Amino acid sequence: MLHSAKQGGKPLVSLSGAGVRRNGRWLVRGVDFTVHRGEIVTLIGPNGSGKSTSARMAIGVLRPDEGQAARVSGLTVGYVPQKLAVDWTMPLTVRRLMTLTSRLSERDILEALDAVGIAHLAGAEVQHLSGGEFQRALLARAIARKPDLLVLDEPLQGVDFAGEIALYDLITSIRNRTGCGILLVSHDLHVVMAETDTVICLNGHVCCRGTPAHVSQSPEYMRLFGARAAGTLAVYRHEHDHTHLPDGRVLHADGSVTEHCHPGDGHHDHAGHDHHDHSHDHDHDGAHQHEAASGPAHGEERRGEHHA
Ligand SMILES: Nc1ncnc2c1ncn2[C@@H]1O[C@H](COP(=O)(O)OP(=O)(O)OP(=O)(O)O)[C@@H](O)[C@H]1O
Repeated sequence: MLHSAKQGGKPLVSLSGAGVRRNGRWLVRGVDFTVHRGEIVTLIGPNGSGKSTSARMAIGVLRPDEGQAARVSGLTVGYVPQKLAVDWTMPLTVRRLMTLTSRLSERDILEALDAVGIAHLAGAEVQHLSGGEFQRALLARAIARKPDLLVLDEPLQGVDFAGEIALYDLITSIRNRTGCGILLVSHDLHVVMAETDTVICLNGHVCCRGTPAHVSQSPEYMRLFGARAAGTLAVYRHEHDHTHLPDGRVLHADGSVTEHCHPGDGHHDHAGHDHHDHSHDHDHDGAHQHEAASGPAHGEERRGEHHA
């Protein structure tokens, strides 16, 4: 593990003006962000907005077609991908899952499984794990490499709300214990870990960014999920000014349709605000916090993603 870089020092990874183009279309463009040691950065945005693409550029799995992706030398990355290419018809134990992509000693395996609370499942078949146990196994696999940077692409898939809180706690404790940087891709547009230092919202480019300082404190939220939940999750609310159509073109709030979107293309109300703290966009009242914290409302938020 790298010990030299400290938060505020040289970033572990940085993207500047980075974009990926495929089949004549920019999947994502003009992406700028950094992750330092000890920092938690969360990428949010609607489906297809370029979160995974940006995370993959950051760790070097994808090369940007414009702009730069830089990493400190000797960086070790622990990556939990959104999708895992595993043949589920083959028996696979948790122990074997851990060693599919890197050589690990039995001690490293057990230490990592212990850290995520599933040491007792080392010999269990992966297909028998619950959703939450499976996510923990993937997390164990990533942390067993003792990464400088932990990248979690939608780590809460298949995890219920109580499990979400437990996983967020776990991610925070890994950060606190090891000092690694964390890049999270959130499945949810509005709810992010309270410990997140920087939220970056993508919508084909960086739509806005800021700190999720306003943790939900509403009585309804507390009653539903308890004070513990309120201290763990934060609501980050804002609106987009354009939608990505299924064919890749972009529908803007003014009704115009263009091939691409870009912060400087004159169609974005918030163009030029990308580097500001969008505290004016955060929701501080309780009503939305309750809504955002309950699972089904997320889909509605996304469906309503026409954005003024
Ligand atoms: N190799 C590729 N070739 C062409 N298009 C691609 C490729 N990879 C991704 N895309 C497209 O790029 C866009 C961004 O994809 P990406 O996976 O980064 O989105 P995302 O924000 O992570 O979405 P989700 O929330 O649905 O996981 C999508 O429209 C996707 O279909």
